[in-house]
Amino acid sequence: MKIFYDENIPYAKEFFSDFGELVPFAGRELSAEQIKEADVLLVRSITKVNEQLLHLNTSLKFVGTATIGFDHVDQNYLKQRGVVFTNAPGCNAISVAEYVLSALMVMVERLDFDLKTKTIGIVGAGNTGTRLSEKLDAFGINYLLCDPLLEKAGDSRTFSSLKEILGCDIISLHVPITQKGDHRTFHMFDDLLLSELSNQQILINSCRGEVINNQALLQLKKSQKGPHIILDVWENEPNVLTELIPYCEITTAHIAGYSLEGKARGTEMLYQALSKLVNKPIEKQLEQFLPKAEIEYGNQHSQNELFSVKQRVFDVYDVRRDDKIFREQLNIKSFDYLRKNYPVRREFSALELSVQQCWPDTLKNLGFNVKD
Ligand SMILES: NC(=O)c1ccc[n+]([C@@H]2O[C@H](COP(=O)([O-])OP(=O)(O)OC[C@H]3O[C@@H](n4cnc5c(N)ncnc54)[C@H](O)[C@@H]3O)[C@@H](O)[C@H]2O)c1
Ligand SMILES: O=C(O)[C@H](O)[C@H](O)COP(=O)(O)O
Repeated sequence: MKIFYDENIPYAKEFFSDFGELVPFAGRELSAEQIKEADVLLVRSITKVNEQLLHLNTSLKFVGTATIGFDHVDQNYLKQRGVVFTNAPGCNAISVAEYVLSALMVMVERLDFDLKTKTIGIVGAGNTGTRLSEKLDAFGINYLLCDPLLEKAGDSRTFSSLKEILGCDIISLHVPITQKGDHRTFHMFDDLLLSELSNQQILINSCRGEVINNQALLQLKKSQKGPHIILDVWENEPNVLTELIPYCEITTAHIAGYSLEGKARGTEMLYQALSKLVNKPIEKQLEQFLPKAEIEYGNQHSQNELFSVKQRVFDVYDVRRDDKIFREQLNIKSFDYLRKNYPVRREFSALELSVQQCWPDTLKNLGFNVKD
């Protein structure tokens, strides 16, 4: 079996070497000629999987994307060809939720407000929106959920309208990109909707760049209006609207989901799906490959819950590291380079904390590994 895999899929060799011959490729450069003999294709979001890529191939049986999003895959075409397809739902949802939490802590420091007095509007209550809401619950922060599709499907949670979300202090976007239908998300935040937001609000986009009209956002910010902006994702990646960067509080290179655990979970999910397809027993698990985390644990403790949690969050992940890299290096290195060479980042669960430390229950509920 010939398995072609994106070179940016971690632990691909460890998981797939028993299946056959492994051939790595650069995600944006893959050609139809190159993969004409592939039996299995493992991609990330930057490879467009469609007829144009696959028309020379007659042997393909399985396509997997080690990502949550699958807007880069023409599923109808794969179905017609009888090729099995899977994505990795939820693989990096914790990572995205921790990115948002870290960004919120930065904004707490910068704007000096009490997070517990704020309400966060979560648009899209699927895997990432839900993980975020769980962390907000753990910390006692108010939030509203907006997801008309889940609401219609009978999800038992309480939902709010987009209009209600627009009144929240902080808005965090967690929807897939969709081009049509009643709930399409392409340019969901267009000039009209953006102009309804005040300069007291914070808007966070860590889902897909095209959910916000970036040009409209730039014009609004240029006129010194609009909310504080945190952008991990951009329209037209990798060619981002660099003019927008100085108007944002935090900017990163589509890495919200790039914790080591998040990326590696994606690989593990594809391994499980392929094993099932070829009737191979599941013999490998992610934990075998993940290194022990080397996280320097700060010694600031406080009876103040917000202060304590902020320190522990920054011990594991301070999004300012990635914002700095992005601002300083985007002109020198490419967007894709910054993503491919992303420094190791772990999830809260990688930090072992003693129960003796302040606010152990809050930290445990937030996902830290609190040992009795
Ligand atoms: N920045 C990153 O690194 C990163 C990481 C993971 C996922 N993502 C992106 O985030 C998206 C969401 O991820 P997920 O795992 O939560 O996906 P998901 O499919 O589990 O959840 C998405 C939710 O959005 C809802 N939705 C769709 N249209 C909506 C609308 N108009 N208004 C409100 N809700 C709507 C859906 O009903 C669904 O419940 C992914 O599709 C992917 O594009 C980005
Ligand atoms: O959809 C996803 O899972 C995320 O956007 C993910 O972080 C994409 O990563 P990429 O495939 O672009 O490396």
